[in-house]
Amino acid sequence: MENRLINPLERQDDGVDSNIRPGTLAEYIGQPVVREQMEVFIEAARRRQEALDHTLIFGPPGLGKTTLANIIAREMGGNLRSTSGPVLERAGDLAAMLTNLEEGDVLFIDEIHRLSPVIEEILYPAMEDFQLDIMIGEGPAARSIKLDLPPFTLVAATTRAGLLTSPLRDRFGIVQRLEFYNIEDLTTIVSRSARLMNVEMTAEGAVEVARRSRGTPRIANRLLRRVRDYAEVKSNGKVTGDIADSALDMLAVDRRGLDHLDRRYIEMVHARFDGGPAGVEAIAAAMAEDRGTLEDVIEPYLIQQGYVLRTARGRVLTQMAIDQL
Ligand SMILES: Nc1ncnc2c1ncn2[C@@H]1O[C@H](COP(=O)(O)OP(=O)(O)OP(=O)(O)O)[C@@H](O)[C@H]1O
Ligand SMILES: [Mg+2]
Repeated sequence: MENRLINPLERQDDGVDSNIRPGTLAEYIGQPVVREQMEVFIEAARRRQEALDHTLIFGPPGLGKTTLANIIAREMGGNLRSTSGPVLERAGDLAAMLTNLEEGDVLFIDEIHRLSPVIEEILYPAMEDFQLDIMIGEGPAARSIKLDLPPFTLVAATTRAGLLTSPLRDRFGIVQRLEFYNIEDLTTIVSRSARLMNVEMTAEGAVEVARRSRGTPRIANRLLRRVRDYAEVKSNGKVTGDIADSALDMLAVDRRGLDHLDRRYIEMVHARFDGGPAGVEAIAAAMAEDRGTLEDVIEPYLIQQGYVLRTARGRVLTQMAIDQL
């Protein structure tokens, strides 16, 4: 059964999250490589008083892509204008956004892999030469107009980097890949969120929540809220290791933080393919999921955690995965 508590794709409570979402690079926990690089690139651009190079951020859901885009805008001192691939339907939609930009602004396009080819064509000269080049009107009355745009930074996010066309990809000067968070970093995130939410929590309580969060800050914060409810109702509000443990058991959160897709994947490869090797296409077909979701959302965590191996002949379950069943 689907447990939405641990579904990284479920963004519903990101809204209530605004006061715990980190606002500066210094508050952005984990991702040491990304943080160090962005510190340098941002500082350099600032000193030259130039717009930061266009930046592509990719990685599984809930790891902090939107958060990082917000931080970039803030650290660069520009406004953030947000939109997303599927929202930009017509050329005019993008043109309106571009012409509203001021120097140093960040245009954030989420789900950039879902951009239509027409929009993508408009983006190329905008990214490369800060030029807007569009056709207005139709038929004989149509004319093309060219406008200069102020220097801006395009920050784009995607869970599906493999779906980007190479001309688009090549136009990003900076490409950052977000990784799953280790328990230590997640523990820091949970403790910080607890502090900001005025939740009294022991170190053991934070570790317990971190451990079951599928390497994902979004899940960690969501579990923290539910554990807080439990501590308030069943105890004195203080989240200890024991309280967190009982709360998460009551909520039926998997002890290793696997979600239902992870478990279905493991069960499927075990039952239908005898533990593998199995081709990714065949597994996707058996699960009735698309291959991209498997490769970009489900498998990265299972591989990183050592449940699945990616071999030349296909995916293979490890003993650890079989022990899970
Ligand atoms: N490095 C971090 N340190 C602390 N908290 C973080 C960090 N990254 C993300 N978070 C928390 O996790 C939540 C989810 O992050 P965010 O919305 O940026 O994920 P996303 O990668 O954009 O996900 P999606 O692919 O669904 O758009 C944020 O609201 C924030 O509170
Ligand atoms: Mg996002």
